[in-house]
Amino acid sequence: MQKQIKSALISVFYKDGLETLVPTLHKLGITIYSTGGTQSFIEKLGIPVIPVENLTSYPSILGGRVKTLHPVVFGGILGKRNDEVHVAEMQQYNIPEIDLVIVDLYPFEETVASTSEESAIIEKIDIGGPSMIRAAAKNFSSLTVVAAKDDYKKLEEILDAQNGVTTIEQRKAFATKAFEVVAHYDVAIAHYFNSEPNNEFFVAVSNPQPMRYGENPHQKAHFFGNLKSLFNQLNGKELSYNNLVDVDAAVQLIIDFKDYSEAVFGIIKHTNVCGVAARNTVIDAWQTALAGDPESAFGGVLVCNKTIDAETANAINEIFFEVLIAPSFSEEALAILKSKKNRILLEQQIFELPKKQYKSVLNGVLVQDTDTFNYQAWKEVGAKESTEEQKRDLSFANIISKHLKSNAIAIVKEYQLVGKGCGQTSRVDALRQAIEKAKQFNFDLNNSVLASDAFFPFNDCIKIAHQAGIEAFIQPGGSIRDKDSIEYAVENDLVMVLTETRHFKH
Ligand SMILES: NC(=O)c1ncn([C@@H]2O[C@H](COP(=O)(O)O)[C@@H](O)[C@H]2O)c1NC=O
Repeated sequence: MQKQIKSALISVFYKDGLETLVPTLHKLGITIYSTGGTQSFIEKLGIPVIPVENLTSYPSILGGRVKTLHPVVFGGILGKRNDEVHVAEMQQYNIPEIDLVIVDLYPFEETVASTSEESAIIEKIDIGGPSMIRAAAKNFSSLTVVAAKDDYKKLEEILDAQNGVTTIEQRKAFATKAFEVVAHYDVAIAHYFNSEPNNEFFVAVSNPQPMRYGENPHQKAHFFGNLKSLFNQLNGKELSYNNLVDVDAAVQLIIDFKDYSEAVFGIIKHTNVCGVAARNTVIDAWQTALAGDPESAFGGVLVCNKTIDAETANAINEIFFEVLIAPSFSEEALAILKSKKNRILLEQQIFELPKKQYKSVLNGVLVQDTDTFNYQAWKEVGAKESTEEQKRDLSFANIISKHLKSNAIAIVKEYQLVGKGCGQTSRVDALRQAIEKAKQFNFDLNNSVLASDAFFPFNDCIKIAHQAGIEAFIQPGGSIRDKDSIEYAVENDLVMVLTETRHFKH
């Protein structure tokens, strides 16, 4: 729905930017209403402007605390243009339609930063401005709202290009921004009144759930989120902070295997994968994943992409674990697993990861796109092309390396994680750890494959791995010394795949 702008109400704290915007409005024949200071500024530009007092029949009172807060102003903003009753009432009370609202709020945050005088800060809590912004944004089907100076240019371009007309999509986009502006403004005010560190976060996100404690018993903790939409909890105690962190890692892992027709079982400890296997049956996948590192699995978080059956439930029942996540459980399996009342059983209902990931650092929050894909290239640069079996294991290992803390190395043989090194400060150490792990459980590394979450800076890793029996490698590449590792692979009849996709996890 297109709307021709015929009238505008402008009330801005900082006047700069109006010198180009207001002439554009005037050129388009738009009637301009304005509050005191803004009105003087516009008059100085030589452009006709009607004082808002002419609409309200009141002067600005109480030191400016009340100037636009009046039914004629809010009626002109909120009245529905396509509602007969609204239109009739607007006529009855002489309320003019306002088609455009431009507001720049009192600079609350700037004032807090520049003074500690409470009365000065309180005066900079804008009341009329946010009210007009909210009202205009609510009625975006009829009018346009500009709630930030950095949007003047955008408005000017639209009005110029469309001869004073705005589309519903454009008005909705301005309204979206307007609600964000007032939300941010109110969060800043709430934070000022309760200056606990990170209080902004608490007021900005709804429904904080207190947890028993954080990573350790002496740390208080909250969870902001809605688990009910992700899981159906079938058994067990309330999820702890550490449980949630590991459940997150487990779900991220299993979602990466969503294209696998085989049963995949993963075992997570402290966010790292310590066992994972793909097999034709769920019981086989479980037993093979566990065999990869039976020692670390104790107290872990387990995840599977298939229904848990009774046979698997009986096998799992033999070990101590914290959480088991699966898309479904057979009735018999559930009865077996519920034998321990604290054991957490989650029926998974989330099969796509959220698009963004958040992490707190210092006094801020980092936001990044979720690492949703596994590799963007598959370049065979070794002595020979990988066989079908190697391709299968290489891509399996590549996914696992993505779910280990950097520096990470995953060694896989026949769809089973047989050795992993993670969280190491050097890649060689991660590799040594992975080989040691494999030896600890007597895996023969001949014909195994290796994935590295980031490039090999030197050819030392490939040499050590080759000596241990590993014959195929997958890594992103991108080191200035890539050729050293590639040359070694070529000279020693090894397979090497470059993915051009790094998977750091810090
Ligand atoms: N109280 C009111 O009715 C009211 N209406 C608009 N304002 C604010 O007054 C400022 C503009 O005032 P002036 O045009 O007088 O400089 C804007 O920042 C606007 O957000 C108000 N001020 C505070 O709430």
